[in-house]
Amino acid sequence: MPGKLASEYASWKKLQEIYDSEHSKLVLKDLFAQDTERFSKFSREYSSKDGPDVTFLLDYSKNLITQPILDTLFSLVREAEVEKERDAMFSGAHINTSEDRAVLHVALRNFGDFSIKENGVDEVGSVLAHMKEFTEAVRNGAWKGYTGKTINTVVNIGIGGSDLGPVMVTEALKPYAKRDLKAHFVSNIDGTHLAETLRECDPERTLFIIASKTFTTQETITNAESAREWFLAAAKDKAHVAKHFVALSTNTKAVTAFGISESNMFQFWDWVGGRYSLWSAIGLSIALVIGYNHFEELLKGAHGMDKHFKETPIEQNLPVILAVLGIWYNDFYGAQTHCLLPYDQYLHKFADYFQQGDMESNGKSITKNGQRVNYQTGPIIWGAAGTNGQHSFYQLLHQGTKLVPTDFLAPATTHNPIGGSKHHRILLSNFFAQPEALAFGKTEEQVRQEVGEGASEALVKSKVFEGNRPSNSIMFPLLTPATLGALIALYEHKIFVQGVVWGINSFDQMGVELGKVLAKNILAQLDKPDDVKGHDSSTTGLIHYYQKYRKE
Ligand SMILES: O=P(O)(O)OC[C@H]1O[C@H](O)[C@@H](O)[C@@H](O)[C@@H]1O
Repeated sequence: MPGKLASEYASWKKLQEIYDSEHSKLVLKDLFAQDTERFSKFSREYSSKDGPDVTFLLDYSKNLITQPILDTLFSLVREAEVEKERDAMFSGAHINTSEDRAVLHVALRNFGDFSIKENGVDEVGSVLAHMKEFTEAVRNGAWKGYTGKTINTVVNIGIGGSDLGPVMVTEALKPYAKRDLKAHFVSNIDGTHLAETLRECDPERTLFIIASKTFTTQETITNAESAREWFLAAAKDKAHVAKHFVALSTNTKAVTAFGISESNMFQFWDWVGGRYSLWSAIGLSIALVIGYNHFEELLKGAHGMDKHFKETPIEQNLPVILAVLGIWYNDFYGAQTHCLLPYDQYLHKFADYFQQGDMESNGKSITKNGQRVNYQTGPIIWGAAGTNGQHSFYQLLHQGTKLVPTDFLAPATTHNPIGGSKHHRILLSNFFAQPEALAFGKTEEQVRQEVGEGASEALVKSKVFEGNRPSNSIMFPLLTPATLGALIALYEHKIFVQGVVWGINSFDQMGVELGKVLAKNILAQLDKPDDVKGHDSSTTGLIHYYQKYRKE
């Protein structure tokens, strides 16, 4: 039942018993040796039923599980009524209870399959049409700047969900990009971010996209105001702002107060969470860079995964499978983190993106019913594009004291087959080798044979790889817009399933508020040491140090 403590479910208790009595026997080397069918039992191929072709393989055989463990994890999902909650989400029920909102990113990419009732859902099509018309005009040069020149640079000003999705996707889909349209993303309030970006912009040819769901976010509004000042220093006349500034927001009043007319505003709705918003008007920079048709493919790819999630029985449901494996490590093995390792340079922002997607969604400790959880919720998400990580943090993955469950992702074919795909074959050999090394390790005996007699015991021990470190591998033919859409949706729904099992609200973000309030108070005290009041001695000391050394 949504909001119930997960630890009260019978299957949770059973999982604890299984863990206590069996975990020392769960050794991947043995599990594979005992069952030659393990890969075919614990891997699944996804294929989209309609829409653009999407297919990928999820291999979850290198996990510390047996069929009975998996079955108990699926029972947990049933006991937590995940399917009921999923259907409630898809119907438009207000499952974001603390904010009394629906959660309908699936409505942004619904191509007629789901009937959803909520205010604004019937406007999705007209906003997409507006995005299509606008992006085509900018890309084909019909949209002109204030001196009659075409746009060659877009600057998305936004932060959090109004930044990370567009950044990640435009990077991931660069092979589809219009190369003569440069895209920049300014998020940080640090003036350096805007200043360094503006150095590369020509006011006559730059389009600023002010992306903010609330249109009250301090960083975004301050950056937008400074960008407008920079623009007006060249353009002089405020009337020219209309040709160079557009807004993506739910807040029409604040957008028009900023000086952007409603006709240059792309709407979305309160049922789109920031970290689930790249499918909405927030994706305008994506559509500008890769073209509207590719943006639509991205949506369709995600929609295919939505249908899979909505219609597939639990045992074959890929987001559910990923979710329960995560719960197994997080709550029974005590793993603190989850690592995302795409072997694709284009996906180098994937982990950054899901840091917000997962940690802002499931980094909660109070259930929907207001109880403090007595188990771990959302993991720390981190990662990097392969093979870079291998030369930095993989040491800890292989031989450190922590259990780090990992997801490896890779395309079978590269967009850049330089040297007859020589690079790609080397990349993939690493993608295959790392999960193998993590799972099966290297025994003391093997090391002894290698180092020969006379090697010190310490040296021998230091070269042993214990193995038994779990991972998932996801492989797809090529990173296309639709494939990316499906992969993002796969992880979104994984996060959803985990949130329901843990009984928390994955769709609010109260934890970002306190710091904002304190910063506002401190900002008003920064000028004079005498104004610094009401803080602990550490905070006061830090502010005084700043006041001693600051230069305007
Ligand atoms: O789009 P906005 O309203 O500017 O919010 C930007 C970000 O602000 C906060 O940090 C959170 O609420 C995030 O979820 C959000 O993505």
